[in-house]
Amino acid sequence: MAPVKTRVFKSKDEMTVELAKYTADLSSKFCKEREKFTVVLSGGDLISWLSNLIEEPSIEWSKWYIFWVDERVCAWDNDDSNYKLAYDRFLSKVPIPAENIFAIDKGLGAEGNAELAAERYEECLKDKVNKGIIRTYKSSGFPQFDLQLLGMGPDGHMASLFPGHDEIKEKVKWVTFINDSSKPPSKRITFTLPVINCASYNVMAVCDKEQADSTAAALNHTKGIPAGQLTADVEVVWFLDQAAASKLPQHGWCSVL
Ligand SMILES: O=C(O)[C@H](O)[C@@H](O)[C@H](O)[C@H](O)COP(=O)(O)O
Repeated sequence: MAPVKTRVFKSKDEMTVELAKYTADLSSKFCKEREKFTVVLSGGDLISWLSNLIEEPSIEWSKWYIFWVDERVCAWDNDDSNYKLAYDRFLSKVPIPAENIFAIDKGLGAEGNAELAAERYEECLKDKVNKGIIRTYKSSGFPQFDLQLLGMGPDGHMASLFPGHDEIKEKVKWVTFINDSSKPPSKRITFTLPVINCASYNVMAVCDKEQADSTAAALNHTKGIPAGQLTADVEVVWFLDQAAASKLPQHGWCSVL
């Protein structure tokens, strides 16, 4: 089980600066080791916290490969789409080759077919494993991404694994689906917990006081919330502002202000 670290920052801006440095360092590491850097995005506020990354001069963007930990089952041009969110605020501002960006199947998304969209995305991931773009985690055969950038909801959900729903129990599939998400819109596809936890490096970025209770519950492993089950192969780092960290014990956490 990888160590779970917390880094607490005085402000969102400081957190964003350090998140960019952390990501750039891992980009350098993996691009040096394997000429590729597989990055998994989520939706929500996280994308706006990548703004400093766009200016990072050291990044070899042509070696990046982009995937989504979860996605709403809708058209790419729908304001609910995580692909659209990432494209408008991040991907359109950095020179990652279009052929290195793997979004939900366009047609199935537009059709709203969550079950088939999940199956198709899993096929897409398996194809990238076969092509040597995505590594696999030891003997499990699960895909192992280099870095996953996650967010958490006030109810403690991560990706589209929600409290009180069965998707988090899925242990075989790589990608599953939900048609009654607790957070609108209701139809989504999502990585399963085994895939999320096979990542080499997992970042959970959480800000604001509304998230303080779920942050404390996740890190203290109370309430059995999905984000409390986050681990990784090498390291998990919670990037928190002081407001989100305000209910953590003041001792015992590796934190940087
Ligand atoms: O598709 C989604 O809705 C996101 O992937 C979701 O899992 C997000 O990471 C959390 O809900 C946090 O969202 P906020 O940053 O908007 O609170």
